[in-house]
Amino acid sequence: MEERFDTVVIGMGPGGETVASRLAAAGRRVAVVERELIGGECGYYACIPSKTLLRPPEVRSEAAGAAGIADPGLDWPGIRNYRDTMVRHFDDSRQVAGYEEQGVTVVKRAARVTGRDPWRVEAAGRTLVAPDVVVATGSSPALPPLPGLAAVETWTNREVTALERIPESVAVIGGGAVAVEMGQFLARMGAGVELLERGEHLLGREEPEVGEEVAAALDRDGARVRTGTKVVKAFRGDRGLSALELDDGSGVEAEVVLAATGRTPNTADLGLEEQGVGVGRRGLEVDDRCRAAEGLWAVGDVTGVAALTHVAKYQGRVVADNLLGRDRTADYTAVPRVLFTDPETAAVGLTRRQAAERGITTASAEVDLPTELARPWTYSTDPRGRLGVLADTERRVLIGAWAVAPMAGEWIHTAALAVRAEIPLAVLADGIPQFPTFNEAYVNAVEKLEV
Ligand SMILES: Cc1cc2nc3c(=O)[nH]c(=O)nc-3n(C[C@H](O)[C@H](O)[C@H](O)COP(=O)(O)OP(=O)(O)OC[C@H]3O[C@@H](n4cnc5c(N)ncnc54)[C@H](O)[C@@H]3O)c2cc1C
Ligand SMILES: NC(=O)c1ccc[n+]([C@@H]2O[C@H](COP(=O)([O-])OP(=O)(O)OC[C@H]3O[C@@H](n4cnc5c(N)ncnc54)[C@H](O)[C@@H]3O)[C@@H](O)[C@H]2O)c1
Repeated sequence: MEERFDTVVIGMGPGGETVASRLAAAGRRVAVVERELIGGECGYYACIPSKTLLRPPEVRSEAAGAAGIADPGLDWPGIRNYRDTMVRHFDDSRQVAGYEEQGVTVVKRAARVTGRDPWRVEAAGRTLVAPDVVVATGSSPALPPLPGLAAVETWTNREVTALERIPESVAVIGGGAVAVEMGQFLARMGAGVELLERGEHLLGREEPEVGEEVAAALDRDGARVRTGTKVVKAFRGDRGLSALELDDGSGVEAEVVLAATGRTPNTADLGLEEQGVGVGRRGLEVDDRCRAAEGLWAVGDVTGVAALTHVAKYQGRVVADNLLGRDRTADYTAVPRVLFTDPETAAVGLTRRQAAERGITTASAEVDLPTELARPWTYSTDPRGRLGVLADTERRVLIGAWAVAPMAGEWIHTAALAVRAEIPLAVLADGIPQFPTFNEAYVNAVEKLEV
């Protein structure tokens, strides 16, 4: 039997949830299909557990830098139990009930698209028919093609965020977002950690200064960072440990190998190609309204735009508006990119290299926060932090910024707004930021720009 809806949403991570809840609130007939847990990778194996785990060691380190505070101890069972609460003990029954109360049909099984005009989605033996389908199926870890990897204890984001015990030692393949966040967490919890990044810098898509600052922070926490290194094979070592051989002939042994080498969009088995919808290596390509084909929309990691929850949610708002008759296009000029390391790394807009590739004439400036501001000193007896800004000298606006400093993930939003709203440099320089805050650094940085 066919069941008819206005919209079927496949995948209920943050992207799918945003679309479904907005359409349901507007009175549309909505069906959602989720093969695992409502809340998606973000809620159970990514953002939520990782940020929950990172916070206690961060508080401890902040306390160490504040005058007159005795060293607070870390209590792993307490940390683990709160992580378990935050991931709802892997139980989404309240979320299912919540959507059903709003009149949404919830199907907990894998979905497959089996027809179009109108779209037909099959799941759990049911056929859901709608003029519009939203694909919000997220992404999965992309394992490196490494001979022998299956023979060693290999973790991905799933195992590392759900860990029950801190391993003795971890070899992390990769030097991106997951590697630096979870590498720092593990090192701070007492594991021996070694990061193996093939690129020249950690966080290679950011300004090199960001990677350098994060490498220094990891070094302070006792983690070893090797860049420009290639892992050539994995094997079980003599003492039963996981062993990796590197291209310079050296080796690394660890209890666990953490593969943190990027993501693959979840498009396999969706049946899209059979319906004439092309799927690329980066995912399901969408236009600026997040439309992949007539009546077929996509949001989140599966689009390959940026593997970030706030981008998935933003695209969800864009799609919901379009489906509700409010024409809306997406603008990605000012997406914040924050890593919850200690200190936090934050960036927005273009890097110098990206600006040069686009032929933009730029000026950049940097502020060493403890040299120029009071806040780093009132915050910590061992103050650190840098802010960099990048301006378009013709348009006289900011086009990018980066910071590695306490709470940078909060105050990078000043730059995000400036980039998106094209606030003139003269207005930024004329700002009156509260004293003493980290936000004061923007006035110093903009005043230094040679424009
Ligand atoms: C360790 C880690 C930490 C992260 N931390 C952050 C962070 O702090 N901030 C941030 O912005 N981003 C973070 N991210 C990225 C963030 O997790 C993703 O960008 C986000 O989850 C994407 O949301 P989504 O809705 O596209 O997909 P997902 O959250 O991946 O959800 C997709 C859902 O679709 C379901 N699904 C897939 N295929 C089917 C099918 N055929 N049928 C039915 N259901 C299906 C899946 O089961 C899943 O529940 C982190 C990622 C990792 C790995
Ligand atoms: N705070 C956050 O917002 C946050 C936190 C974690 C993850 N994320 C998202 O999740 C995505 C996935 O994270 P990730 O860390 O898995 O991917 P990533 O793309 O951030 O980093 C992968 C890194 O692995 C390296 N690499 C790839 N293959 C390698 C190999 N064989 N040997 C050595 N190095 C190799 C790459 O050069 C790159 O530096 C991120 O891009 C980010 O969008 C966001």
